Amino acid sequence: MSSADDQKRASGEAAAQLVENGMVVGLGTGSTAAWFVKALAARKLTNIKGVPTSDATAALARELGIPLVALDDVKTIDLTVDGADEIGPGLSLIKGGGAALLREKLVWEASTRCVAIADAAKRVPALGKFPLPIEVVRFGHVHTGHRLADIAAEFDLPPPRLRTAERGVVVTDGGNLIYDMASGRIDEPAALATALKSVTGVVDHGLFLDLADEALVGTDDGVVRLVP
Ligand SMILES: O=C(CO)[C@H](O)[C@H](O)COP(=O)(O)O
Repeated sequence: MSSADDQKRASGEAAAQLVENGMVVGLGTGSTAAWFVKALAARKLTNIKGVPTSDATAALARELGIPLVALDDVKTIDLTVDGADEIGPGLSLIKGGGAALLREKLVWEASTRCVAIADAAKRVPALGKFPLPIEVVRFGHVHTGHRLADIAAEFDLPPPRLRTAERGVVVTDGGNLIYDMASGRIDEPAALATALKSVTGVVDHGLFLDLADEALVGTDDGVVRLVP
């Protein structure tokens, strides 16, 4: 049986084969995306440019010699490859476990083709086992948290919790905070996405709906390609 890390690596390596010379490539964030970045660098393609979705990915890409450009320096991105916390029906995704969801979504939305890469455990029959990350501005975030709790109650979900780590409150690359909404099961992701975006203090959330064009999932039997 292959380990989760073997599967992540295999999916990242398969995705690196999709990149062609001259492409502008969105570089995702997380351990699976890091395998993709490493495999991409190893191909030594000339004339590619990477658009990183986080400071961590930018640092890795720089170290490996992948030339980088800012999102605003390109018109479109040819291909974005990124990890996912959950892959649900129709390639609906939860992302943001690595707190990079805002830059990730901006890069995905600017891309012609988006490929999610993951290990097999990320596939779920319904989204929600993984807590849904919600990025909020710092100012008044406690009040925003109350609004989020109201929305959660409407969807029969428990109140979201401010994300903390060993060093205290987690702050995103953009200087925002993350609330995680643990649910068990999100029955109406589109309705929840709309409700969350209606809250003034919410910058964005980790529901990536209708964004993935395909997924490459590492399994015990090799990499499986999924389409919506
Ligand atoms: O959305 C993300 C970061 O914000 C990651 O892509 C997601 O958390 C998956 O991470 P990993 O590949 O390490 O399992």
